[in-house]
Amino acid sequence: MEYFLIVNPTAGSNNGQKLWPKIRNFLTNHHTAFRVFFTEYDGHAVALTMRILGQITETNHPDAAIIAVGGDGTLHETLLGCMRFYDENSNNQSRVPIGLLPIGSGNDFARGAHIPLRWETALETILTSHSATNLHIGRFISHDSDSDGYFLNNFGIGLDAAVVHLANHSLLKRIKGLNRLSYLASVIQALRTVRGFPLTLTHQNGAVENFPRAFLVTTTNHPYFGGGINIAPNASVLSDHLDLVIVDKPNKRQIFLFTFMLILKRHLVLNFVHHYSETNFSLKTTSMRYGQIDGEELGVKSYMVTYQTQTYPFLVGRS
Ligand SMILES: Nc1ncnc2c1ncn2[C@@H]1O[C@H](COP(=O)(O)OP(=O)(O)OP(=O)(O)O)[C@@H](O)[C@H]1O
Repeated sequence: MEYFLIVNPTAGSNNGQKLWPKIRNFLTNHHTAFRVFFTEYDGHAVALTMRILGQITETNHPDAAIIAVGGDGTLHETLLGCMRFYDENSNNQSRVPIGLLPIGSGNDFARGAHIPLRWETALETILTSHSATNLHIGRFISHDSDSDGYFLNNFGIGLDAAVVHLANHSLLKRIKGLNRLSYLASVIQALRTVRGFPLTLTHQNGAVENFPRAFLVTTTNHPYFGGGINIAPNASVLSDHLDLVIVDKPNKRQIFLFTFMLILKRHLVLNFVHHYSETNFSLKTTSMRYGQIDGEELGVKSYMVTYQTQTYPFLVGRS
């Protein structure tokens, strides 16, 4: 097996840059064949992945894998590169599997897919994986913007997306070591400023449900969002279902109750929390709201989106 590593030097507050010499030594000590590519800008991993897959296909490489070395953003771009490559070159070739060394700040996909959070253990798991496992990933079709795409973690509208926006633009985030504090400050600010909005859900069976004061709307592929918050405890990357959690605009008492129940992983029983698990469904908003996909901002807009899942092979150490 030859491993094509895509390393984001900036992931996890420059963890990529700091850890690369150790990762390289680990690979060399294990007599592993590898090539390394460093990302140089936002979005670079998409182009690198497509170039790598082009080389692998051209040379008829018999046994190759792409390893994303970074956080959820790097993995998302790597997956996007794979999807675009195979969309453009659909000749029934077997797809090159993806592995992940989770060295980012949040690493929610690693948590959700039971990939070890220690990079050494994650790398050992990859090197000893004899076959890839097809994991489900989220697919969306945006009818509002005539576009489509994928998500490994979640697609959020409302509170979580406002938090992503505020955290990304927070001055605290620029100060090393204050990432967590910046996130907490953004949550508090978003709780105070985000308003409820009308949302229409069309279920997989065609039934329509209206939520006049939706507040947090998260479509998720596995349990975690926001760096380890267990928002949908039963969601699984092994299932072809996506979980949808809708929280109505809560009052102060309900915010405390929700937080307390979230810690206990019992929040889904609350009467202002709605939970669904379906193979496909659609969401529509009429007002402009923040959106986020795997932690990347979508800006402020209205949404008319259909959700479903698709599979991709990953090296996660089980078959
Ligand atoms: N050389 C680079 N300079 C600046 N940004 C980069 C570079 N290479 C990649 N990026 C961008 O860095 C962003 C963050 O990367 P990533 O999500 O992997 O790490 P993270 O944010 O620390 O982890 P997580 O998403 O798990 O919290 C990505 O959007 C990616 O496009």
